[in-house]
Amino acid sequence: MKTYSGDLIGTNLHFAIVLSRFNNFIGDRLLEGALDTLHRHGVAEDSVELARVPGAFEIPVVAQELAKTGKYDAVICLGAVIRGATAHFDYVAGPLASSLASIGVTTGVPILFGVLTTDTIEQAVERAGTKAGNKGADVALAAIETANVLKLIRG
Ligand SMILES: Nc1c(NC[C@H](O)[C@H](O)[C@H](O)CO)[nH]c(=O)[nH]c1=O
Ligand SMILES: CC(=O)[C@@H](O)COP(=O)(O)O
Repeated sequence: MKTYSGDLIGTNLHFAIVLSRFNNFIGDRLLEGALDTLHRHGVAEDSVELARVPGAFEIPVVAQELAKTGKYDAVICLGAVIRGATAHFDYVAGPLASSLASIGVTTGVPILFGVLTTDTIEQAVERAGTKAGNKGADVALAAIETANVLKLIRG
């Protein structure tokens, strides 16, 4: 049975990262994890470009524009949406995932969802390089694999 399976070699791949500044004490750790993973898998320093946005709510519009350039094999979105005292969390986190998924399907460019959506700061810290790993590193690896499987399919 013919199977398309992307490897984890990032040589010759190009990525854009969209990073929200909100909760940047977490976001910066996710960025570190993503960059470390990309470069350790062969992605060149000058093959990664970064766009910073104020908050997670602004990620989709920027991710879409980056994807539409056709310059990137994938767009990695990073940030941390941490629940507060109001329903605002639901209005930020809720549409974010569906918006990013839609951009990926519409543009044909993988949009990786590396935005933490947590109830507590502790949960975010655990997923930004401590006992629950680093979500930025996780999605960077997923970006390499997805980019490579698409290259196989598209020939
Ligand atoms: N509360 C968080 C936000 N809120 C800000 C929004 O993302 C947006 O920038 C604002 O509503 C203006 O449009 N953003 C995060 O990334 N994380 C949060 O926890
Ligand atoms: C995710 C948010 O928007 C949230 O952190 C904002 O906090 P609050 O609900 O207390 O205004």
